Amino acid sequence: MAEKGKKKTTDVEIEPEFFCPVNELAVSEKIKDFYIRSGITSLYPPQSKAVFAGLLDNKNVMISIPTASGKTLLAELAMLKSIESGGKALYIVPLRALASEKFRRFSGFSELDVKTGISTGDLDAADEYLGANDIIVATSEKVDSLIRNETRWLQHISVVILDEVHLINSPDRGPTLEIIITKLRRMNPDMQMIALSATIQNSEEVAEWLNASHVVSGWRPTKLYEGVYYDGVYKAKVQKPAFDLKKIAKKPKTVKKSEKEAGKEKPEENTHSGFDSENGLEKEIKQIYIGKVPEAAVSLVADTISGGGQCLVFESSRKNAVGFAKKAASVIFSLLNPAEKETLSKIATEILEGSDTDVAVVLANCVLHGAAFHHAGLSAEQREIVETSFLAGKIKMISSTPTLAAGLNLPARRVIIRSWRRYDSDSGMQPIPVMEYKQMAGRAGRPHLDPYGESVLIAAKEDDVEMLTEKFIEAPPENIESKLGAENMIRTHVLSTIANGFANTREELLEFFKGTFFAHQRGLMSTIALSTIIDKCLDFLIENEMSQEKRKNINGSESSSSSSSSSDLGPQSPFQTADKLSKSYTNLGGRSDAVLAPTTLGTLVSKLYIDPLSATTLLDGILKSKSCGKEPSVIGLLHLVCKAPDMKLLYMKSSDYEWVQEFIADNTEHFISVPKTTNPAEYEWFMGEVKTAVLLYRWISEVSENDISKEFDVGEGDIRNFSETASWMANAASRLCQLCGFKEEVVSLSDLELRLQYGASVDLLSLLKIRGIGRIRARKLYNAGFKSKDRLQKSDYVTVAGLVGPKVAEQIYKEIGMTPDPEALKSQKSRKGRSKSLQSEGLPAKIMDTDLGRTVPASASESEKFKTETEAKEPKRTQRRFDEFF
Ligand SMILES: Nc1ncnc2c1ncn2[C@@H]1O[C@H](COP(=O)(O)OP(=O)(O)OP(=O)(O)O)[C@@H](O)[C@H]1O
Repeated sequence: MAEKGKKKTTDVEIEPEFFCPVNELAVSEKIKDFYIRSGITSLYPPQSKAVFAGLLDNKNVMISIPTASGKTLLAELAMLKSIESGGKALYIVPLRALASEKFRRFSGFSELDVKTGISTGDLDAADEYLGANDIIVATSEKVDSLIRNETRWLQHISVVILDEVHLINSPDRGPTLEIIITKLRRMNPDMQMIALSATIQNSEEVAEWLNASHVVSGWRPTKLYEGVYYDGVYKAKVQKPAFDLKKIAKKPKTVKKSEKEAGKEKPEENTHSGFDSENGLEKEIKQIYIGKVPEAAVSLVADTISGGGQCLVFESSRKNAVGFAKKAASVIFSLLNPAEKETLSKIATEILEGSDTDVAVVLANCVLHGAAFHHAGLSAEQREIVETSFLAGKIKMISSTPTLAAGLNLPARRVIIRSWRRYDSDSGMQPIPVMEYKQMAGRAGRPHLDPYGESVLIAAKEDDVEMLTEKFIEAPPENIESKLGAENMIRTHVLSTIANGFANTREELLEFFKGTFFAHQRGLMSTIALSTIIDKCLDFLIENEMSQEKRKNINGSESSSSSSSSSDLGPQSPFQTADKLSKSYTNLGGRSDAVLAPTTLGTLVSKLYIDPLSATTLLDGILKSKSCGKEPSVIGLLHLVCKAPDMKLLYMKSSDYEWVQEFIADNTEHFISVPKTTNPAEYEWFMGEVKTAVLLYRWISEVSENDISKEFDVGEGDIRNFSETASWMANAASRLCQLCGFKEEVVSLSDLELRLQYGASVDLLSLLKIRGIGRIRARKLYNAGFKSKDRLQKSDYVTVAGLVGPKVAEQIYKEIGMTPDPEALKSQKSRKGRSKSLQSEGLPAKIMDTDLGRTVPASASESEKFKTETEAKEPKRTQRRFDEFF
């Protein structure tokens, strides 16, 4: 067992079939009872291994075990044990969707008097109120921002769970994950760290970095067959055979009960025809023809559903995911019974009630047939409906982009990886990484949800069968590699490291970065690379007045080496050195004669959680427009927001060039700066910024989400993502202007922030400031003459309730300090009851398949006619001219 401070990690070896009984664990009786009552009476062998490695003894443990082998339970035990001893747990996940899933699960600990909170809100808030919880679930970005905002409860964290730690390998998320791990370790060296990962090749390296015991295992509770389908035959292997649960003496007895409670009877294991539990299986699949050709994936889906299972199909793009759901829909529908069809029609109605976009209509249509698609372009509500309906066994198949591969516990008997290549802008179509394949395959056969799992790769020709087997099924997953070594990744972390007092000199900065996985992995070589990048970042920060380097003179006084003078910005310049920051965080103390300190600007930028380059871009833009003596227009500000590197941009398609160029030509005077066309790369980038700014303009002009979706070929989820990030940038710009004393800009940017948040025109601003009023309700109230809070205060309750519904009306009245007349309240409630019962049937008579431009019957009998082969037509683009936007 490894102890903290010891360099060498230990790979824990115990009897492979040891199922540690829960009642022998070193936790309280209360915790043991809790699990035994829920049907978990013994730990799986890899879990037992982790306990032996010190999981319950406050030891750091790196756990690299297969998908579905119960990593979450290990995290739970470590957290509950630590909380029992008066500690607090932080559970770090890569995605918001996973945070919600874990939050829901851990909320069940209220039975044990353990409180759980979730921190996914604004990235510049300290969320001190969450300190009242015992477990806090947060994404890595949120934890980074909490550290920057010096959230006090972080110092009381006794155990940190690093879920999906292999994402250190991700170019987007990895660097932040590494940095927060490094910071948390410095803040509290006694903190226990539990790192959870799928099987990766170099997990030992991560364990060494974390000074952790290394638990590695190939054991899986349900058998996972991994194979290839070709020409009507599926041939599969069992990579690492699971133990036969029936043969194991300490098999949990109550498992079946929990399965029944979940509405699932567990079929007998290995009764499926064609199984050869020793060597894998070979199975003929009935081929289904679409037109004159057999459709492999549709045949596999139909085969799974006929056998009582559900299917996940992974596609390489959103378009393919939607296309396959449509293609498989009618076949799936033919396998459903009337009760299932009835249930599905209710789910389809729910989707349509939440949104009227074309995407929602296509999704509802697919769901009506038992199929669904899932990608980041769907709204959070749509994704949730799809996931929960699949989990409940109602939707039979989801075709998804890889978004579903990470960590969600879904009941897929069979996973079909339809596209094993993905487009890469540098190198064209490339095979997906083995690690990603394993994550996808691992969604199949989840304990308690399915008796076994099958993953299927589809071979286009006979030769591909061997190639796919070697490339994916038999191949070891890749090593994970730190992605921290780039200037644009480190810049923001150099600033926050100085701003939070983790380093006060260049040497200390280097020392800090030597604690990262990047340095651990690269060894001595990293020192040179890191010091060069750190110097570059520091030069940038000093030049842009976010940090100062003060040299101590012989007499002890300080002289600043900040390259530009704060007086450049006029008399009310905010850029003075910040007061000494509270040293609540670890401070190594100066070792050099040159002391680094953040300026007020640097401190603000760090807390705002924006890239320092975004800050300079926003400030430069504002200063430039000020120097021209005119206030920037809304489209000018939107473009500025899109220029910030934190903002994700829309891609330019070949059909975009003409209208974007025309738009730029018509509106040149509104842009704060326009690059020269002689610099094609820069101009191309500029066009992407303009295209994105135009989308945002449409959004804040109350253009419907459906129209925006069609016009820009994006999903509702994308519109929300763009508007959310733009709103965050507008907020950052407004706070920067506040610091500079630019009052007019503060007002216009704050208004823009609110408009972006809600997708609303300027006339709705007054109403949007009242809690409970969004863009639709604000528009209804505005059009009825209630244009402001004052006007609402003079309204009569019945009229307002008639417009927004009694519940919201009540809430609005509370917000504006009014009390509705009790008689009016009563009459409204009875009216609502009546209308609800009239609508209770819920099933729309017809829903439009707008992709096909024709109506699809919602009634079960006619639905087989639903055909899906047509591609979406190129949306007719309205010409964007100046008048349309201002
Ligand atoms: N010892 C156990 N006995 C019975 N069921 C268990 C045990 N441990 C975990 N489970 C159940 O196994 C299922 C899979 O667990 P979990 O989701 O934690 O796996 P995982 O290793 O995190 O998977 P992945 O990496 O694929 O997300 C859950 O339903 C969980 O409740």
